[in-house]
Amino acid sequence: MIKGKFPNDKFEQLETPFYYYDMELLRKTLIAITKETENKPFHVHYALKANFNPIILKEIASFGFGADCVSGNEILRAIECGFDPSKIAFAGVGKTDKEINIGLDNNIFCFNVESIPEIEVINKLAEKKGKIASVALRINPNVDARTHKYITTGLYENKFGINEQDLPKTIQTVKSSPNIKLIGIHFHIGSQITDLTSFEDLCVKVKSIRNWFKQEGIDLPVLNVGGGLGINYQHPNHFPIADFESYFRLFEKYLDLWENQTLHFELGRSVVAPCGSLISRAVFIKEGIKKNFLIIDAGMTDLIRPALYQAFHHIENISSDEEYTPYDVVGPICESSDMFAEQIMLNRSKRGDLIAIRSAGAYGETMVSRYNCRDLPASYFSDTL
Ligand SMILES: Cc1ncc(COP(=O)(O)O)c(C=O)c1O
Ligand SMILES: N[C@@H](CCCC[NH3+])C(=O)O
Repeated sequence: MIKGKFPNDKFEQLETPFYYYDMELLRKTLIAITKETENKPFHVHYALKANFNPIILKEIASFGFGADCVSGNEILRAIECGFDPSKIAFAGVGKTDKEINIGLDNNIFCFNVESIPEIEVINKLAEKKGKIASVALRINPNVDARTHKYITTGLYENKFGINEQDLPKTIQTVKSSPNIKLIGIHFHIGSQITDLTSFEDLCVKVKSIRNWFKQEGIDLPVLNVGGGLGINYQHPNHFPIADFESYFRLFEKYLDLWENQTLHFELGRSVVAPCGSLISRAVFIKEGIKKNFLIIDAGMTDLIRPALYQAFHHIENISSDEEYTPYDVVGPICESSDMFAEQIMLNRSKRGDLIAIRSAGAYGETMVSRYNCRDLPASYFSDTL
C-alpha cells in the first residue's frame, strides 16, 4: 500500500495532535481550478466554512478567488486575509442585522437571500445606509445530491432557500424594495457529491428557472450553482486532486450561458480537504477479546466528521512498516462515537507511533471543540515547518 510522504523527523519534535497542511498540494489544486476556469465567464468563490485558517486563506486569495461566507465573522476574516470584498457572496438562513450591516459596510458582491423576510430586512438596513444591496435569490431546487442526509441541502425538507412556488411573491417583494437590486439566482444542493449526475439534474432546474425569470421580464446576469464537488476519501495518495475538469465541463455543457451571464461556484471541500492531515500519536494499544484498539491522542473534538456523519477518512501509521493488522482506531474522548475507523488494516502499531488521518483539510479544523476541556490542535504548514 502506498502511504503519504510526511516530514516524520520534524513531526517527532511536535506535540500531537495537530493539523498539517501540504501547501504544495494546495497550490497544485488551485492551479488545476484556475486552468479549468480562466478565460471563461466562471467565478469561483471559496467557501470559508471548509477551512478559515489565515495561512490557507491567504494562499487561496492570492489566486484571485472570491469568497463564499456564511457569517459576518467569515466576511471579516476573508477581507483580513486578502479576499476582495467585491467578490464576496454571503449566504445563510439566519443572517442577523449585525451581520447584514457588515456585508453592507464592506460593499460585498451579493447577499444570497434565503427568505422573503430577509429581503425586507436587508432593504430596510440598506436604506438606512443609503445603499443598494445586490442580492441573488437562493432557490431550493428539490434536487437530490445523493449524499449523506446531514449534508444534503437542496430538498424540500431542508431549511435552505426559497421554494419555487414562492417565487412570484418573492419577486413582488423585490419590486417593492427600492434598496434591493436583484442580480441573480443561487443554488446549493449539498456536499461531498461524487455522482455528477446530481449536477446535471441541477442544471436542468437552473435552466428552467432562468427561463421563467426571462418570461417575467427579469434579466439575471448571475447564476450561482454553489459548491459540493466531492473528493476521493478512500484513496488520497492516488487521487489527491478532485476531478475539476469533469465538474466544470459539465456545467459548461449543460448550462449554455447567455451572452451577459456569469457562472459562479462556491467550492469548499474540493479545494482544501486533500491538503490537510490530522497527525496524532498512538497512546495505547489495547488488545481486546475480539479485536484490538489503537487508542490515539486525537479525538472527535479535533475531527468530528466520523462521529457526526460516519464519514470515512483514510488512516496511516506513518512510523511503522511492520505487517498489516486490523485495528479499531479510537480517540480519548468520553463518548462511544469517538471512533475514527473500525477494523481497518494498519501497520502493526506501538505506543508513540505517528498516525495520520488523511483528507482532513476541510471541515476539520473549522469544526473543532473544547469538549472534555481539550486543548485545540495546532496547525503546521509544509512551507514553514
Ligand atoms: C451555500 C453553500 N455554498 C458552498 C458550500 C461548500 O460546499 P462544499 O464544501 O461541498 O464545496 C456549502 C456547504 O455545503 C454551502 O452550504
Ligand atoms: N461539515 C460537513 C459539510 C457541510 C457543508 C456545509 N453545508 C462535512 O464535514 O462534510
